[in-house]
Amino acid sequence: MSVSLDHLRRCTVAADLGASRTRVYLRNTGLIVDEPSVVAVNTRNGALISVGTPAERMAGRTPANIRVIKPINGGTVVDIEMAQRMLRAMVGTKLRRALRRKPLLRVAACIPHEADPLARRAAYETLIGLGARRVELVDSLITSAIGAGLPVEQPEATMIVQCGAATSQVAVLSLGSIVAAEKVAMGGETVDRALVQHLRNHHDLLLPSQAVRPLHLVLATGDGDGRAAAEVHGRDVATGLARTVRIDPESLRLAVRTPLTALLDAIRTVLHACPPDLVADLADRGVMLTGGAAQLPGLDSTIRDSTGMPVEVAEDPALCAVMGLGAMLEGRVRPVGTEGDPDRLSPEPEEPERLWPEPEEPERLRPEPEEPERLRPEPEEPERLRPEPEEPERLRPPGRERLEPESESA
Ligand SMILES: Nc1ncnc2c1ncn2[C@@H]1O[C@H](COP(=O)(O)OP(=O)(O)OP(=O)(O)O)[C@@H](O)[C@H]1O
Repeated sequence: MSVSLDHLRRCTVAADLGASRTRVYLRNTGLIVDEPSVVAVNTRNGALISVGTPAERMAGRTPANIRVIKPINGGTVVDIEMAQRMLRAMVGTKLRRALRRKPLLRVAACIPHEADPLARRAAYETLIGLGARRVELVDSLITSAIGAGLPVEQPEATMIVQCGAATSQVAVLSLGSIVAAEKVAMGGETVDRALVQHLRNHHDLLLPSQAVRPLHLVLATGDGDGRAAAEVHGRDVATGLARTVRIDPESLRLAVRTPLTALLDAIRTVLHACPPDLVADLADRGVMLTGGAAQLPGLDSTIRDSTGMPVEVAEDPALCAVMGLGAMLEGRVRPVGTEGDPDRLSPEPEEPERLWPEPEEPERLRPEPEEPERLRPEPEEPERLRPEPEEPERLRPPGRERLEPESESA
């Protein structure tokens, strides 16, 4: 995927539409949105109830007439209408306030590596439908690498493992381009699902969604002999009553082994696909972990043990993609190889600028209804040009008196 850097620099907004969170960066301002990609709607009348964090809190606690929807899955917009409503609610007022002086909207958005045309079209339609005048789609592996501070433009290899919610991507980059890459259906949600499944199958315990994150910490503790066993509260599968069980961290580590093995396989595949010179570079430089799930305790040591390479977790790993794209917008980085054809999905640059949908703005742009009226000739003018209807009347003698004979004289 090649995107013209000139076109990117003309973008005002950088967006990362993630399965877990939506992040929006405004050029020269910073991050203006970092919210869960969740919408709550009333199923009776279709009204939007809330978006982001409050909507996420509703998940699993809603009555029948409220539905909690996740319009983005694995970096792909799966429900365009809901994604638009969510974005409008999240950024509408913030963007309007920020863009009061310069309300021109060109948007750059991260898109997974080698996303299929349907996924690209869905991202494009979502943003164009919101009023973006032009949309540039940029490979999220490149933006993440830039956001993590990797020297992607240098002629040396850098390896990035981007661990998202539903998917992870692994790539080796050199000279601003991707040399080899792999995508695997493993992310934070996959690990969470494996933990929930383990407790259900082996302890007959149903776990509330908010109790999964504390289990991540259990993964990183203990030495496998059961000394650091942790207590987990949940609901008994059979009785439905609250119950507490003691969990051995080693059994949890075994439970997440399958999804982690898929990730390790993807790393090996990418290394095999790389020329030996680049692999030699990686032995020194190591692997950079980005994405929210990179914070999974013990993930870095698992990759280090498996590959024998140094592994580093990026600072603010979840924000790398959007911050990297923001840096590209602001011209703070110039990766080699990103200049070239503009994204074919975008309209021509000559198109007139459009405003982010503000109900009042299009009205003001339309001509006032009185204007054409004033341009037309006044209806009285032709009347005044014609002779006054009274004038001929006055010239003629009164008809009745002239035609009637005088009866008295006859
Ligand atoms: N501190 C943490 N420890 C463990 N996991 C975490 C932590 N913070 C976030 N996560 C996990 O990271 C995932 C979200 O990562 P991220 O925000 O990068 O995903 P996304 O960009 O929304 O999704 P995707 O890239 O798949 O579209 C979630 O599954 C979440 O559980």
